[in-house]
Amino acid sequence: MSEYSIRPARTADISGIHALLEPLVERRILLGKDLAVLYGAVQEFVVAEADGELIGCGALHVMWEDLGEVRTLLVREDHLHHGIGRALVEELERRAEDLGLTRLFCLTFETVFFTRLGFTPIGEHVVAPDVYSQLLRSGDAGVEEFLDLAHVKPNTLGNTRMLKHLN
Ligand SMILES: CC(=O)SCCNC(=O)CCNC(=O)[C@H](O)C(C)(C)COP(=O)(O)OP(=O)(O)OC[C@H]1O[C@@H](n2cnc3c(N)ncnc32)[C@H](O)[C@@H]1OP(=O)(O)O
Repeated sequence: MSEYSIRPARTADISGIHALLEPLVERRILLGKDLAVLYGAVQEFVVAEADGELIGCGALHVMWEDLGEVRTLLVREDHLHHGIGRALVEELERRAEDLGLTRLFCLTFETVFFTRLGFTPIGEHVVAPDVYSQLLRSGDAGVEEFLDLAHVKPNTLGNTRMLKHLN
């Protein structure tokens, strides 16, 4: 496999991220994101690049003072199982630690992958009731999935809620 690098996303990467995301959205593995939402979240993203092509991406979304979410993580099919997913998550963890976060959430079908990275399955309540009620106002689809609201449950069927405590 050719060398790859992990770097912060730039606006010119967004249409490529959108294209990588599309087949996974169709298979209901990842949540669909409009281009306008992706451009607005560009600073959340890191990308993996090889030979000038995008081969993966992942994002860190801050939810609360101590809590963030790994989201929109994917590696292009022809580059799977070469450690790129791990490298993307490790970079997002570094960002999380720099921001002062101590807990990282994810909602995923890829439980083996996330378990190897130190995430463990969790129950429903990982924030205090007052934080829960304030998060209800976020208007963010991913946060609504985190809160397990009834209207997003069809999107999250079969996914596992996982959490990692950062050092
Ligand atoms: C929070 C979210 O965004 S959830 C959505 C997660 N993304 C998806 O489901 C999209 C589809 N899946 C993917 O794009 C990829 O499978 C990813 C991103 C989950 C993993 O990417 P990869 O680059 O293949 O992972 P990577 O090669 O870094 O694997 C890391 C480790 O997990 C292991 N692993 C990866 N996938 C699997 C698997 N399906 N079964 C068992 N072990 C696995 C690897 O052997 C490796 O172990 P090691 O580091 O101890 O050697």
